[in-house]
Amino acid sequence: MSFLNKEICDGDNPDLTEERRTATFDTDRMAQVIYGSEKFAARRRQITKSISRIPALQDTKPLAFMTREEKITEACRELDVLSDHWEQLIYVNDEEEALHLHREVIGMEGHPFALHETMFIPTLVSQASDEQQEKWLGRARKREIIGCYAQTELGHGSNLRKLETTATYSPSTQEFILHTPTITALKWWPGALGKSSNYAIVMADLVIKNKSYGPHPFIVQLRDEKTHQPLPGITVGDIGPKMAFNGADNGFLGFDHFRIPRGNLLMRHNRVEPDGSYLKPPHAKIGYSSMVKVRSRMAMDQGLFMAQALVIAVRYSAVRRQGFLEDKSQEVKVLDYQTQQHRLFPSIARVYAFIFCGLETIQLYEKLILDVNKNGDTSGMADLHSLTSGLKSVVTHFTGQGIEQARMACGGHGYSMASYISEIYGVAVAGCTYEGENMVMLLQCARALVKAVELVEEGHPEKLSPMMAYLTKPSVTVDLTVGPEAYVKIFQLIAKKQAFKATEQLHKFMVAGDSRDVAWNKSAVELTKASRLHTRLYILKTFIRRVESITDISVKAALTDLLNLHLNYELLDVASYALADGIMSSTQMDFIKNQLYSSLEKIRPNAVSLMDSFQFSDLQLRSVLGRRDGHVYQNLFEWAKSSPLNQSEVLPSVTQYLKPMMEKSKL
Ligand SMILES: CC(C)(COP(=O)(O)OP(=O)(O)OC[C@H]1O[C@@H](n2cnc3c(N)ncnc32)[C@H](O)[C@@H]1OP(=O)(O)O)[C@@H](O)C(=O)NCCC(=O)NCCSC(=O)/C=C/CCCCCCCCCCCCC(=O)O
Ligand SMILES: Cc1cc2nc3c(=O)[nH]c(=O)nc-3n(C[C@H](O)[C@H](O)[C@H](O)COP(=O)(O)OP(=O)(O)OC[C@H]3O[C@@H](n4cnc5c(N)ncnc54)[C@H](O)[C@@H]3O)c2cc1C
Repeated sequence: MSFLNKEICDGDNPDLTEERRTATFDTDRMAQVIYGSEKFAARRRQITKSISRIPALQDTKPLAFMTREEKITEACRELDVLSDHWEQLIYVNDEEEALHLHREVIGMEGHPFALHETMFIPTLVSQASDEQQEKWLGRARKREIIGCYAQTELGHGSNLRKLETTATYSPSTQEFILHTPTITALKWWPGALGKSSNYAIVMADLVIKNKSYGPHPFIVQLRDEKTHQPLPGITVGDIGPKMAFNGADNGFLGFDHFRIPRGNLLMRHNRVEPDGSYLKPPHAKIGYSSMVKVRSRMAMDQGLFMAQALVIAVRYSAVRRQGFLEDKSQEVKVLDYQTQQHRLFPSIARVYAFIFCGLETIQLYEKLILDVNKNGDTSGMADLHSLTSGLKSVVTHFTGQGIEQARMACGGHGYSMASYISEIYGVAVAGCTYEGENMVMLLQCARALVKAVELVEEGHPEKLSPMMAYLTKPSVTVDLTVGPEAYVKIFQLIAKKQAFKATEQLHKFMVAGDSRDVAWNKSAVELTKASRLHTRLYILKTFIRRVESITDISVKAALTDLLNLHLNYELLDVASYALADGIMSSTQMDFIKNQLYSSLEKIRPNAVSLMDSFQFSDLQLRSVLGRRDGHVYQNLFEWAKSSPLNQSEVLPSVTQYLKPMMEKSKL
């Protein structure tokens, strides 16, 4: 039986068409704001079009019905097709275009080049000397070799100082001897390590003449370039299936006194001379730059994950009709329910806010690397580290929440893998853990905050970085009706109070005799709260700045509605702090609530177009519920029919067990 007849499915679902007609802005113009420039937004569209013309890149069997091995094979097949068309599809070496290509064709479930692009090449760029880049970077960029980033071990991920893998220098042979002394020293988790990579950046404790110098990056060949067999002295494999991200072969790795030449220590910023003398880097944490790089991308990447879930949920909500409002002759689109809007629209606002932050932090990282590599200027490192530590934690947490709300907003069909939301959720929430567990990173951000509060208390506010300047703002009474700046002022007061309270608590424990570390742990929950508020303030201010800079009037108006929703939703979400400290009155709270509800109504006509503006192709979305044409029911039925279980009427499990069991029961 097929309901996919031409009549029903010609053109888009009329409900979606109606939604697109009511939009007050042009989605191409909005895409320029989302993707940071007219040029890149246009390139994305062009790349999408080119992909659609390559038959070998069109969807084959739905991913949900594939085994893990099939997913990995399919990703590799697509990579192979991509590599045949690489130069005609994108500008070679353009990182953003390459990312878009991978996202669209291979999707988010991981692939053998995921870490090659995101960490292996960036580590070579930031840590390898010119000579070393000459040797490896070109080969990596041409994809003659596949690399990954092997840092985390079975026993340690968060506490890098306790990594156990050693790289002991032997002056007599001018080699480093890599060794895995214990089971907990096995590298564990690195993406694409298990089966795909033949090279890795390995973070190991540099040991010279029995002295440990802490984790340093080494480039290590893992497998024979011809046979792909692991080299003698190397044990490597896949760690098994995960909650999601199963197209990636996250792996384990052990070394048995494995020797590499001296020149394999990445030496842009530090050196080991042939005699074993060590030249220090200009900043102790410069070797951590690849993590900062990924963290600086995370607001953008997580924003895009949440955007995918919301495209699906919003389109579906405009097609799904259930229940009645005034008109009893036709059921309403579920998108018209206030609760549905409240469930989805604040997340739409966060998506835009996160993406705007991402555009900013990606640029900050690029600038930092230029400053460090060209001028040896490391002065921006501390600020970017604390900013991206807080941002990755806040953004991943809210993205997880937003995606889960999007799933629930799709009712039963959201729970089906046809929606693809469960996969998006599984991949996105990995971000709460990778690149630094969220609590650990919030506490890194708190270190900077506490230092700033201490500077203010010691009478040195002039030493504060611009991001911390709000810590000196005096308390004021604020009239919320004057606009965004009033919301910023209240948020600043809330964040400031919490930063001072947490620091005060820390100091109190220290005065009572606790060491700083113990006092820190006793204050940790309060400190993480301060970090979250500080980061949410940054997000809010970035959103305001970005909207102010938009020149297209209709795009600006639509985003102003979204910004207003964000301001009211965020302030309401932290209202308990404001009420407890007398920063806001209950009358102001009522005002915020009313503003929030009226923002939902204003955004409603633009909801579908706000999400269409991301211009995800159906290939990238991989969602039966979220397709652009909106023919949800017909497509769901077709999808279910393609389930392997439906390829025969009677399953072996029935003939082998259920039938005999029922027969036995008859006796
Ligand atoms: C920072 C630590 C927690 C502590 O480090 P430690 O060395 O012990 O530090 P201390 O001695 O305590 O000193 C702290 C001081 O040092 C300062 N500091 C620390 N780090 C930095 C830094 N980077 N820059 C500047 N300063 C720094 C700090 O501020 C302190 O200063 P002060 O004393 O207060 O003045 C450290 O242990 C740490 O970082 N831990 C976390 C470990 C971690 O993050 N590991 C990551 C491993 S790699 C990883 O996880 C990789 C994941 C891959 C993800 C895959 C991504 C791609 C996939 C997505 C899905 C596919 C997508 C397709 C679609 C798409 O692309 O969208
Ligand atoms: C999908 C995925 C991909 C990954 N890819 C890579 C990769 O490519 N390369 C790589 O090297 N690694 C990779 N990792 C590993 C990842 O970076 C680590 O898992 C991560 O840094 C967290 O470290 P952990 O596992 O040691 O967590 P733990 O530190 O063991 O965390 C457990 C708990 O302890 C708490 N905790 C730990 N320390 C503190 C502290 N100081 N204060 C307060 N609480 C604390 C945490 O908050 C958490 O609640 C990946 C992980 C995942 C899930």
